[in-house]
Amino acid sequence: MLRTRVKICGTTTVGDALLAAEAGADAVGLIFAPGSKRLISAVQAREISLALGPAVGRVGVFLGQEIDEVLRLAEAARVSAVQLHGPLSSLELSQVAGYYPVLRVLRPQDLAQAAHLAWPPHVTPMLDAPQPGSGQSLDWAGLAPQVPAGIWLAGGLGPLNVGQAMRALRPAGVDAVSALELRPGIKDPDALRAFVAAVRRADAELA
Ligand SMILES: O=C(O)c1ccccc1N[C@@H]1O[C@H](COP(=O)(O)O)[C@@H](O)[C@H]1O
Repeated sequence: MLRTRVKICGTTTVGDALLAAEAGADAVGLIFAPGSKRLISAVQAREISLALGPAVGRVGVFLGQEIDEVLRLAEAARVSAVQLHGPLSSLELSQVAGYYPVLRVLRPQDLAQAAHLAWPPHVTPMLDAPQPGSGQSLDWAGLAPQVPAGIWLAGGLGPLNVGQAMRALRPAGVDAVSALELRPGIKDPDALRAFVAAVRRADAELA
């Protein structure tokens, strides 16, 4: 059966990371983007990475940062993958992908141009809303003709709409933050568990 990967982003505490793991998440997101309401230090992130053990992914999230900074923070935090938002040359993308698997974030307006790109090895595209972490959702059905197979999906996903998004786009992975919080950086355990359960229900339905 198809098993859509689930990433719980904006995790800032060991307790919330373990909650995500226990709920069945495949990965947590650790946000290093300057100005984010869920910003975490490399030291806090490393604590989470070590506490999660070997089986749960830790994705470092970056926006518009220099490659040297991305690699330095990723190493210090012991992440297992990175997620890159913002402008980036194909050379820079390949450089980072030489060290970490990359989720390369595209906005809806990038899809047409991205259709002509050959992704470097170890890069997976991810579709997100223009303002990452804002809880804004996308017109999934309208975007479907432009969305390549194997893409990951973010943008306003939560327990109540992730099934609809999965039916429209069949993403390989889904990612959420705003809809799973009590307040920025602090998870709502009920919403988090309901999100993972909704993904698994949709997987079973789409099998
Ligand atoms: O959440 C943030 O603060 C953030 C800041 C900078 C880059 C990415 C950020 N989060 C990413 O936003 C999407 C989904 O957010 P939402 O569910 O719509 O609130 C996800 O990819 C996060 O990794």
